[in-house]
Amino acid sequence: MRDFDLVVIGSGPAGEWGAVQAALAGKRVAVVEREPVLGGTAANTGTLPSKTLRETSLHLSGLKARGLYSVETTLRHEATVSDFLYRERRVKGMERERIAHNLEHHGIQVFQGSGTLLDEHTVVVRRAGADDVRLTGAFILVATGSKPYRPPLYPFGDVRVHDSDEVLEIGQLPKSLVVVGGGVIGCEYACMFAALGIPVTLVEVKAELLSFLDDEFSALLAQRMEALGIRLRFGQTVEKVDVPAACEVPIRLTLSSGEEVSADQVLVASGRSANTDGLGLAELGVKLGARGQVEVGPGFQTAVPHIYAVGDVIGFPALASTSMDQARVAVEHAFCLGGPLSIATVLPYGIYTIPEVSTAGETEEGLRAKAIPYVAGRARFATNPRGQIIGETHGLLKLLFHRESLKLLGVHVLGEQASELVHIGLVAMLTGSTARLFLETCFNYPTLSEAYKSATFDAMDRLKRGLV
Ligand SMILES: Cc1cc2nc3c(=O)[nH]c(=O)nc-3n(C[C@H](O)[C@H](O)[C@H](O)COP(=O)(O)OP(=O)(O)OC[C@H]3O[C@@H](n4cnc5c(N)ncnc54)[C@H](O)[C@@H]3O)c2cc1C
Ligand SMILES: NC(=O)c1ccc[n+]([C@@H]2O[C@H](COP(=O)([O-])OP(=O)(O)OC[C@H]3O[C@@H](n4cnc5c(N)ncnc54)[C@H](O)[C@@H]3O)[C@@H](O)[C@H]2O)c1
Repeated sequence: MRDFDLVVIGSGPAGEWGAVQAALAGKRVAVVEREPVLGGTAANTGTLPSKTLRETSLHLSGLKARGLYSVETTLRHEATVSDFLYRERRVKGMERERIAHNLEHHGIQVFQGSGTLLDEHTVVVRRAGADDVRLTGAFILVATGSKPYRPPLYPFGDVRVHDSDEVLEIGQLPKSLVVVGGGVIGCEYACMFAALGIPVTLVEVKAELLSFLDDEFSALLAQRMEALGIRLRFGQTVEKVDVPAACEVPIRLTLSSGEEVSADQVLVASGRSANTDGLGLAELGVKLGARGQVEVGPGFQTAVPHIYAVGDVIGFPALASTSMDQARVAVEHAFCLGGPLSIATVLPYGIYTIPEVSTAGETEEGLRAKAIPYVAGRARFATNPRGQIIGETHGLLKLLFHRESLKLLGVHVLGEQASELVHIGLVAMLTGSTARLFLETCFNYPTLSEAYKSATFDAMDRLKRGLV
């Protein structure tokens, strides 16, 4: 008999929830984690730290109060790096404890060390200063996550040049910052630092931010980021970086347009690579993509049938939310537990910029490309009573309905609570609901959620007037 029914490599959201799902089904489970702390990118270097820093920067900057009380647009007080990082460290610590408790509660054995597959059923755990441990499992779940991609142009050893992991270890808040990459990480950090009053320039090679967003929302976000003071440079890359040894001399970056930008510090956020180096997967016949991502088939099974892979290590969409769900499905598939064998057909995206943006389902551009007839309805937070009370004047909710069946096809939100509000539309889409749901639902008043009803009225009005 093998030591375990399931050996999980990695303790991020994918590893944790895959392990728990299997343990709940009565399986014997081990988790191997190479770091001395549990929780992966989500708990330690990515999701939770960055979301906590966002709240900290909003708090320290007094940004939320500015519109409401006509407060001057200056910081409440000069933020120090320890002000900035204080809550982030607390939240991180609490999340690590929660995960340790969750695994222990479900009787899951944790092995600290770096896992490598020796054969299809054996993982060797290598530990600094201790003997290797060999674990055998009927199934292996690879949940080793990803790391920041480091373009060779940048001298990452320098204290003023960061990737998104190192930015959590900064010794001093930047006096000015260049962010390379207008993806989710670049946009979120650019907003946080700009909210603290730090001059930020963001360089993005594409012609827009976050190209997966509905165009209207990508443009609206760019407008709001500019209003926050961020200088956006689209369609450009950095061609040359000069980082003087003396920290008081600014870093000089030459853009592809020839423009020269100087900054105190640089944050590079131009994508991520899968953590598959040294795992031994390719040797066993598991296929890997260009940035090391594991190729999987239905049920997240690799080319080796009892090896599964989930989360960032398989690439897009690479979110904490989707990683956990993929793990649930992989465990269902491996042990034939009788549950669904694929994750939900519509997934939400929450982007914690300032303001937040969230989206689920189709964009207008996507519907046009597929020649699906639709009608859009909009509700602006400026005319929503709750929006007025909280001073949220730039928020927007847009709903996209099928023009004939009136089924909800897409929901897009920008503004306060966007990543929460999107769930109403998400559930409506997953249950195949139509405009009637929002017309006939009694919403609390005054709430931002009530914007669903206003946006639906707007769509119905546009239909009636033939404005589609
Ligand atoms: C700055 C930032 C902000 C983010 N914000 C959000 C957000 O707001 N919402 C959201 O949904 N997602 C967000 N994400 C993405 C999210 O963090 C990841 O999608 C998620 O952490 C992936 O989970 P995972 O379990 O696949 O991998 P990870 O969380 O990366 O965990 C993998 C674990 O495997 C371990 N490991 C690797 N190799 C080995 C080995 N050989 N042996 C043993 N252990 C190993 C690692 O040490 C790590 O602990 C963000 C990411 C970043 C970087
Ligand atoms: N709120 C969230 O859900 C959240 C937050 C942060 C990160 N994440 C996840 O983390 C992952 C990585 O995020 P990311 O932002 O690093 O990668 P990304 O791939 O999402 O974005 C990278 C951006 O950098 C640009 N770029 C690439 N090379 C460039 C260059 N040389 N010069 C200028 N621009 C360049 C790309 O065009 C792209 O827009 C994503 O998968 C994302 O889903 C999610």
